[in-house]
Amino acid sequence: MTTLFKNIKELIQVRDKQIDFVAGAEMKILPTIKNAFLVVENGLISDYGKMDDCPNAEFDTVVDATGKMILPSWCDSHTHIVYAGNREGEFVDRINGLSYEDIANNGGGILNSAKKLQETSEDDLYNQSKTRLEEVIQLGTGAVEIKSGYGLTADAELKMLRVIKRLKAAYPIEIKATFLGAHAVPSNYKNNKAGYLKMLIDDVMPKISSENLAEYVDIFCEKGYFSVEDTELILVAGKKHGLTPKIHVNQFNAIGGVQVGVKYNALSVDHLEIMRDEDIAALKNTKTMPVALPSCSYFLSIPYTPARKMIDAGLPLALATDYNPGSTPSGNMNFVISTACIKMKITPEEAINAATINGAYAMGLEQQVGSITKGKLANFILTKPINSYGFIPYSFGNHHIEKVYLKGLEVE
Ligand SMILES: N=CN[C@@H](CCC(=O)O)C(=O)O
Ligand SMILES: [Zn+2]
Repeated sequence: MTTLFKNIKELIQVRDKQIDFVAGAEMKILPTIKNAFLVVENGLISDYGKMDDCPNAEFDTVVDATGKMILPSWCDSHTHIVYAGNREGEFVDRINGLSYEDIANNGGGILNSAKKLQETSEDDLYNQSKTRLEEVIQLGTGAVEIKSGYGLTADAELKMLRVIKRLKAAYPIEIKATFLGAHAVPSNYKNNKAGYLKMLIDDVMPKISSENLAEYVDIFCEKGYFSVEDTELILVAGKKHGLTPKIHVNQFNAIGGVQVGVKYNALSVDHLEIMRDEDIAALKNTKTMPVALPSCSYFLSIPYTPARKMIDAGLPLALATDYNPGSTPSGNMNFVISTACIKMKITPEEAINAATINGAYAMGLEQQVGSITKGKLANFILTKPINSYGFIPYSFGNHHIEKVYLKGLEVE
C-alpha cells in the first residue's frame, strides 16, 4: 500500500537523522521543506523531498496537498483520559471562590473521581474513555500516554490499566500506560499512607508486571499528597517491576521532586509550575525531559511553567495536555501550543518541537513518531490551507486540521 502526498506547501519537522530531543537554542529551529512531496509505504514514511525530485512512479493513492501543510501528529505525553463521569460541580465551586486545595480537603478532587470510577464497570469505563481518545485523535494527536490513578484500590487501578490495554489493542494511535496508584491517599488509608504504598507495591505492581499493564510509574510528589521519601519508595519498587519513572512534581510547591526524579533517571518530570533555580539546574545535562501542562495552569489559574527561563537555561521542554476531569478537562494539543506561545513566551518553532519530537521522547516513542523521518510511523496532520505554520498557535482556540493520518491511513 503506497500513498504519495504531492504539492505540500510546507512539510514541517523534517529530520533526516533520528534524534532523541531538542534542547535550549536548538528548540528555535524547526526544519521544513517548502513545496514538498511525502511517500508512505505500508504505514511508514518511506521518502520525502522537494517536488522537483518527486518520484515518477505508480502509487495506490495520490493526495494533492496544494496550499496545505503536513506536520507530525501531536505527541501528548501526559494524560489521564481514562476516568468516569466528570467534575463539573467542582468547576462551579471554584468559580464561586473555593480553591483546588479547598475542594480536595473537603473530600472532592481526585477522591471524588476515584469514587465514581470504583462504581463504574470496566466496559462502561472503556466506552467513556474511548470517546475521549477518538476526540483527541481528531484534534491531531497521534501518540498518547495514559495514566491510572483514579482507582485508588487494587481492583480499580487494575481496571483502569486493563482499559488502557484494550484501547491500545483497538486503536491505531500509539499508547503508553503509566501506573499512578500514588495519586492521592484514599480515605480508608487516611491515617496509614505507608500501608497504602505497601499495598500498591506488594499487591498491584506484581500484577502489572505479570499482565504487562504499564511501561511507566508515576506519583504525585506534592505537599498533602506524597513526600520525596514516598516518591523514592515508589520509584525504587517500580524499577524492580520494570517501570520507568515519569512523575508529577512542583505543581504547587517545590519540595525536591525534580531532584528525586533526576536521581532515579525519570524519563520526565511533569507540571513544574513552581521552579526554583536549583530545580532548573538539577535538570541540566540529564536525560529527564521537563514537561509543561499549560492547559492545567489556564484552567486552575495557577502559574505557568517558566518555560522561557528553562529553555534559555539550555533545557529541553515537552508540552502535553494533562487531560483529566479535575484540573484540565481538555485534550486539545492545538490549544496547548497556542497557550504555551501566548503565556509562556515561547515561539511557534519551540512549541511545535515541544509538542512533537520532545513529547515523543517523554513517552519513549522518539524512534517511532514525532518527526518526518524515513522509517517512522506515518502519523501526521494534513492542515487546511494556511499561510504559515505560525498560524496554528496564533489562531488560538481553533484548529486548522483537514485530515489526520495514523499509520498512513486517513482517520474517518
Ligand atoms: N495533579 C495531579 N493530578 C492531576 C489532576 C488530578 C485531579 O484533580 O483530578 C493533574 O496532573 O493535574
Ligand atoms: Zn497529571
